[in-house]
Amino acid sequence: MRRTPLPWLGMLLLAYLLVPVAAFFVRLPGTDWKQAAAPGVGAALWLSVYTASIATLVIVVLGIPLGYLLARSRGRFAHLIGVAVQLPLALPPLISGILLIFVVGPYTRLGRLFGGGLTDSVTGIVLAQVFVAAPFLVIAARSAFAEVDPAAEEVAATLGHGRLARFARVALPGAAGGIRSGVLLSWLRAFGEFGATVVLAYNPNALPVFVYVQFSGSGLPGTTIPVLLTLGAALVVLLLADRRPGGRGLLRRRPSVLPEPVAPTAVAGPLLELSVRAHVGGFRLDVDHRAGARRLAILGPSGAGKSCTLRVIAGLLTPDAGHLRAGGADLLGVPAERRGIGYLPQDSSLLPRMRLADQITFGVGSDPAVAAFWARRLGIDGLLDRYPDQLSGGQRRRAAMARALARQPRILLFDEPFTGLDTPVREELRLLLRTVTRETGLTTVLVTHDPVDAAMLADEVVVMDGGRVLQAGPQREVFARPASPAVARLLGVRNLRPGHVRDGRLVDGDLTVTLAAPVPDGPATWCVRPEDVRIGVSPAPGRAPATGDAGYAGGADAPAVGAVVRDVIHLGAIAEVVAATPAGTELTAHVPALGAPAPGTAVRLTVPPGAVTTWPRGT
Ligand SMILES: Nc1ncnc2c1ncn2[C@@H]1O[C@H](COP(=O)(O)OP(=O)(O)OP(=O)(O)O)[C@@H](O)[C@H]1O
Repeated sequence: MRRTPLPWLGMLLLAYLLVPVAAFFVRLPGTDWKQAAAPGVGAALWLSVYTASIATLVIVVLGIPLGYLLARSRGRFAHLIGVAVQLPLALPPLISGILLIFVVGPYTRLGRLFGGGLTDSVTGIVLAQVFVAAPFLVIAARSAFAEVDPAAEEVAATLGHGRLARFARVALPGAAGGIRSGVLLSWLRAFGEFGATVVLAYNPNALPVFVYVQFSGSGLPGTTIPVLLTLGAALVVLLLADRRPGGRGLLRRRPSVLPEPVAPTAVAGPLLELSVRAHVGGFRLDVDHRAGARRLAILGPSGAGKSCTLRVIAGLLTPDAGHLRAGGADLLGVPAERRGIGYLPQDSSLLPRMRLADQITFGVGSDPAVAAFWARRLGIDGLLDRYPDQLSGGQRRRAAMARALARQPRILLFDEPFTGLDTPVREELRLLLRTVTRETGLTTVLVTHDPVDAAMLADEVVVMDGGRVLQAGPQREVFARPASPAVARLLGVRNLRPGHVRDGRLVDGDLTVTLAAPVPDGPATWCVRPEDVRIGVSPAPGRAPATGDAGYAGGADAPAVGAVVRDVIHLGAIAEVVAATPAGTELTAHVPALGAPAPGTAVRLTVPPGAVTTWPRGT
């Protein structure tokens, strides 16, 4: 490896930082302790510890909420406040002291109100310390709160926790490590504060002022003990501040026990009626749907507005106008914590420092016996003592589900519940969810971009794009008759092709299908599902069969067209066969895997008229 000067440069600075401390300790054995023990050092040390502790207490009470607000606020104003909070760090402490004189000095209103007691007093020392030390905690708290996933607080809201409880039980524990460092550093800064203190409160002497007075009077010997004490305090505080957070306590905790499982009382979820308009940033949501079934899926591409719709239902996004009814009762005026709606966001948002047993009983009004029922039903009852980072992705989803179900909600919302899971886990969880949603009678709304999820977990489908509903209705109907090519595309319909309708017949290259119902002439988009395309091997392999040779593959009702197999994809029991006609019309057909033709085989394709859907081009 080529040598670079970088380590040497770094080492030089490190030496410059440490050598003065080392030099102090080298000289320490030769200290004349009689001369060093200047009278008043104990009182000065006590005063500094005392005032720094009071100042830190004030900073904690006011600075943690400010750090939280800054972490959760957006926009220019919040940014400006964030910069302003750091001002005391940028100013020389002497200047900070002078600025404080303008507010608490003896001739100001405040100063007169307190009879001049805000300067040259213990209060003055505390005021100076708060001013210079507060930014350390506010900055640390803001960064620590910014690391706490806001989705965890939102979920806590849907679990019945009000604002203060969310702050105390979700945000504060999540940010505890960073806040602890901020508190310790603030204390240290307050303890060592000199510049602002000499201006605002020269008397009585806190330790740094005492050291200065000693140094001015008798030189270095009188400073030995204060320096020693200050170095000791700094070392202890820095070591405490650097301790890694996230420890789970030295004491072994007792195993979690839940009561005997009790099945929840059966409920019939309400039917939802949604008509809302909302703005989220520059995005406009305009959704209308009156559900005719309890199990609903919202399907659409990324950015369609699916999650926003779900958040409106959960009470986490307030629309500009409209209404939201559940079984006739209006929900829009009800805050999230009182809607009684279970909400599972894209990630499971479990709380990092909580064991599974506590997670699933975290909701307000959760019934531990019902939580135990769901833990068993969802197969996580053996993991009650685990923390979220000791669970797999699938187990975390199950835990989040049990947590929501333990409150016995009547409505349960799932936002992409299978994202990021391996295929077998996904399949297993999907089947479990299908069983649970069918047996509970709950109203469920599933957000997904996967048509298979919608087919398995919903009786009714709402297809969305661009913040609007493109089509809604019973799942089978929507899948069988997409209202437009866009919907067909979102439903994953294969064989979506351009064609032409002429005299009641669809023409696409050399494929002609007589349509079952009359359709206006003109350019069209058409589709047929792969499972409806029939395929048969040509009687004379290698010879391109004649177009329109009726009846070979599909029976007498539909004409067949010759084609050659381009590709075959085996998907377990079925195979996907891609075949193209001589004119280039390419269709995909699903056939039993056993007996699927090999690539290059000449085949005949039949498209039954009843299986074709057409739309005038441009819809
Ligand atoms: N907090 C926000 N601020 C600004 N824009 C937002 C915010 N949340 C969502 N959006 C925008 O609203 C639109 C819809 O977002 P939404 O999360 O509802 O989409 P989605 O259909 O759920 O997509 P995905 O499947 O990717 O989650 C997107 O364009 C997104 O960028």
